[in-house]
Amino acid sequence: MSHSPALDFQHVTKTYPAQTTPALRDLTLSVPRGSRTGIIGRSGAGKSTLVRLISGLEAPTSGTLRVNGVDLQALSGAERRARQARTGLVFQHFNLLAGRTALANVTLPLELAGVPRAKREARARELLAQVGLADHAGRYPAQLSGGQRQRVGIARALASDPELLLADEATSALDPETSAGILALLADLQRERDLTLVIVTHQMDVVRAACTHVAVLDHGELVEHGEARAVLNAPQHPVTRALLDAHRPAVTVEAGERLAHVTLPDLSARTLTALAGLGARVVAADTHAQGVSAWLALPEHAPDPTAHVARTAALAGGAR
Ligand SMILES: Nc1ncnc2c1ncn2[C@@H]1O[C@H](COP(=O)(O)OP(=O)(O)OP(=O)(O)O)[C@@H](O)[C@H]1O
Repeated sequence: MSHSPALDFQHVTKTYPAQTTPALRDLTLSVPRGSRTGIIGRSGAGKSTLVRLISGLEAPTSGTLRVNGVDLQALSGAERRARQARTGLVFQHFNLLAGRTALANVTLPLELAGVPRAKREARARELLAQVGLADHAGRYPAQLSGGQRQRVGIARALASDPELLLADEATSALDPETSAGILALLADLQRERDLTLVIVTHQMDVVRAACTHVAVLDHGELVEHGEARAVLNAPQHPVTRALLDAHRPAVTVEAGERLAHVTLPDLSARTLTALAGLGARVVAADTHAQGVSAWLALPEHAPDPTAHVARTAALAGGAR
């Protein structure tokens, strides 16, 4: 069982009562343990339905879903609730209780699990420190910024020591800078705790900033999936391309040029010189934990710019 995927969907179909069209159709998908997987799709693609299935709030109409090797539907009510607690949920609108302090919001799941007060408070303080809020334990949600509220939400999701952290549009309500901080925090926590992170989003930027793998849904069907880098660099499905194009910068390229999205190691003079050697220029760039996400304008038939930058760096390294 230890080698089973974090999520194993086998021909999962979900049709809501009184509906004729399934919200998810014949979904077969495996999410590797220890991955940071983005599940992306446009409105109505079936993302929320997927979240409800993973968190056990809904059951598949047909097919099976195993979460860390366990089919929730095969369990009794009490066993299922115990398993559900092993999935931490992070919500778009944080879902904090307004009348409780940050600390009391984080202790809540531990309280429900019957953990004694002193122990749960110590644990909650530890978690608040991990999300950078050691000094905010006594504040109420109204006294926190959006990003801080989401950090409390993340600390609460970690309280029951989950194997899987499921973030549902966790950064959609935040400005770009705050979002970047939250995504970096989620990625760090995933690495430190060796858990599986599933990020449900409609924004390709989120996948680019934080994910190792991606699955693209459209109209309830899986249309493309794989390692994030491969899918982002060479999207195969028109829906994936459309999601990528949503972030295409509004610049006009010259005749004989095209726009391309690349991930660069940095924006150093060496990188820029290597790009210039191809006739490529950076028209938009965004720095994040895994490098620089950049849009280039480059000659129509220029070779692969990322390979060229890597080769130039290797040559410079060899000459040192
Ligand atoms: N409780 C429900 N009862 C009936 N139909 C539903 C229910 N929830 C969702 N649907 C339908 O299932 C389909 C998928 O919806 P879902 O909410 O999963 O998509 P989504 O990708 O999360 O969309 P959004 O990004 O807009 O929230 C839609 O056609 C929707 O109308």
